[in-house]
Amino acid sequence: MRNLEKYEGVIPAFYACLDENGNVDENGVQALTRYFIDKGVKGIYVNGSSGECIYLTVPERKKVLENVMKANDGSLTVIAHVACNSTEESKELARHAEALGVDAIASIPPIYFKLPEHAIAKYWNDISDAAPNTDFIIYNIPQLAGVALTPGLYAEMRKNPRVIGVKNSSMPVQDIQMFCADGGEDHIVFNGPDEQFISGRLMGAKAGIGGTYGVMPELFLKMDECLKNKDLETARAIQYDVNSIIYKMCSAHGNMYAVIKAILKKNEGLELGTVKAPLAPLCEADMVIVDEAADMICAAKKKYL
Ligand SMILES: CC(=O)N[C@H](C=O)[C@@H](O)[C@H](O)[C@H](O)CO
Ligand SMILES: CC(=O)C(=O)O
Repeated sequence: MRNLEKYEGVIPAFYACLDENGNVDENGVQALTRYFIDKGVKGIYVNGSSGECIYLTVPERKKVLENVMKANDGSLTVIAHVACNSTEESKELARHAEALGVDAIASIPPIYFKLPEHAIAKYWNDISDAAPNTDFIIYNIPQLAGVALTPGLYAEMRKNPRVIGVKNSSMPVQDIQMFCADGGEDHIVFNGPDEQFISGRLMGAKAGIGGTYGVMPELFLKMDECLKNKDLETARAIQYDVNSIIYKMCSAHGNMYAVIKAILKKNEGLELGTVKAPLAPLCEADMVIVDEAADMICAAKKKYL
């Protein structure tokens, strides 16, 4: 039986840290890594959706991971998302991630063409073969990727002993039950949608990986603690407040990650720049939303911590 304890708990998605010219900023990456160490989260998920992976070049993604690994003192479990649409580039990132000593790599399916399952399995296994000593996590996000992980494809993938589980970002929490049942004790399921963190956990996800954890890690850690103590009422109250914060952050003209980075600057003094084109940066009017969301986060922390 595998020991998957290092993956259990709260795993924020890491953000693309940029300088004023929109290039990956080594200092920003290292500062954000130290911030997560200080907050006491279990690990980080680097270069995923929230890391704007789809809009970063291969060298930029390498630079992010290299600086994460430089700043990590070993206390954070590191999962590197390595998928690009091309198998070759994904393999290059997988090799690079293994050489840097990450705990696991993860991958979405190939996007745009709706490929048959045998082609998706081949893509994932080719990537995994490029990091033969590293755990592999399947990233299921059908609403964005255009294809869903089916029980049949998951069964096929579990023939690869490096596959340790699924990061499930589909909206039905029921899917989490299905992947937990299919994978059994030797595999792990990560909750994807932050808006249903507690529901996913109750359905069997032993961990969560999320795009909004980073702007309010304390609130997710507190929900995690409430779940452990079976204090479901408080867990639900926090979840409701967290969801109001997420809706607020999604209401700007600019992209949610631009809002998040502006909040991290205001609340935590982190300089992470804006977002990569074609994601929209903030406009002047968005600053009201940034201020409101930042205040909501402070208020919720005061209420529950
Ligand atoms: C679709 C998407 O990006 N999902 C992320 C990962 O599962 C979530 O963490 C969201 O960022 C979060 O739930 C906010 O909507
Ligand atoms: C969890 C998430 O949002 C990501 O893939 O970065």
